[in-house]
Amino acid sequence: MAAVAPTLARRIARPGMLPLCSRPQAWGRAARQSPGLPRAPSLLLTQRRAFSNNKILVELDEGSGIATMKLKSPPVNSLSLDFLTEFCISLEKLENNRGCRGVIFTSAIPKIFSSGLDITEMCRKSTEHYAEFWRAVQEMWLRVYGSNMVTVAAINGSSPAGGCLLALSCDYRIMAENPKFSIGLNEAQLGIVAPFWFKDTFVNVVGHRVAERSLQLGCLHSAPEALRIGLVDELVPEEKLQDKAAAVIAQWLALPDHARQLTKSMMRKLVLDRLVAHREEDIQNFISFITKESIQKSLHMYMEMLKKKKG
Ligand SMILES: CC/C=C\C/C=C\CCCC/C=C/C(=O)SCCNC(=O)CCNC(=O)[C@H](O)C(C)(C)COP(=O)(O)OP(=O)(O)OC[C@H]1O[C@@H](n2cnc3c(N)ncnc32)[C@H](O)[C@@H]1OP(=O)(O)O
Repeated sequence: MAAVAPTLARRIARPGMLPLCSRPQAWGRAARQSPGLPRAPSLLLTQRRAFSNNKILVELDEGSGIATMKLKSPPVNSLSLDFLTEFCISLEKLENNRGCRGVIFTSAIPKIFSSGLDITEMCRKSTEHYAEFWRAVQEMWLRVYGSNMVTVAAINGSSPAGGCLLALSCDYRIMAENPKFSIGLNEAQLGIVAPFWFKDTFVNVVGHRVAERSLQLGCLHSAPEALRIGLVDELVPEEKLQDKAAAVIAQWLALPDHARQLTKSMMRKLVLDRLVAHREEDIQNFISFITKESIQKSLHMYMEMLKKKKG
């Protein structure tokens, strides 16, 4: 982890300090640059700027204003505390860059978009650690779901639980049309429960009935099924995924920013405000839940099952 990251991890975690997400985001923030005419990003002769940390590669095409955040944390892009901290730092840099108007989230790891929350962060750790970890999970969601930028998930691999949440938090989801790739909020299969803001985000995408059934059964949906239930917006061949994502963002950016941003804020505000108002309570709920012996046993058995499947 880069030297700066532990400090930022503490900054996200320390209850006395302003969390990163206390800055106004999709609600109450000035509009970004005027969009001008829609332009195909690939036709532009523009400069690309790249920066990276240990776990995320970021490339910004300054002509189109579209950035790509590539998740690169082998073996499976699990969302550890370090990963989440670096993710939020990278996203904040883009949010603060007025030239950046859209972000594509994708993976640099073949066949895996993200394996979700890092289960080891939830096993036999201290209360302080659980609080820090859960605050970082909240921060990721608040930042992505509340972003003023156009966000597209280019899902080039499997994406269970927290990985699915990241995709669900975007404005649009495009998945590689490989039936072996799956996506869903499978928490129930681990013997744990998706918190209310995971559930709300899911309901807002697929509707109540589909979400209820899928959550109760802890379903992981194959790519074609994910399209059928509206969990993803379209499937494309894997080699076309990045171009398609850039084309979709360009289309969304053709609209006046203020109108799109205010509409996004109107659609998402209730759900965002609910977590912002109950953030500390949500952390305490997480701690009470995760420290139960029965839950620790379930997680342990699940990790053992993953290992057995391998060997
Ligand atoms: C009332 C309620 C109140 C409050 C709420 C309270 C609490 C709970 C909320 C918690 C919400 C949780 C959200 C989550 O995201 S939980 C994580 C769910 N993720 C999964 O189920 C995915 C598990 N992994 C897989 O299915 C496969 O690994 C995957 C991603 C399909 C890749 O398969 P493959 O390529 O074959 O790779 P391996 O399985 O061999 O894995 C390689 C290596 O990685 C380890 N690993 C995989 N996933 C995770 C993970 N999520 N966290 C940590 N480690 C992971 C795996 O064990 C292997 O390790 P090894 O050491 O054996 O190499």
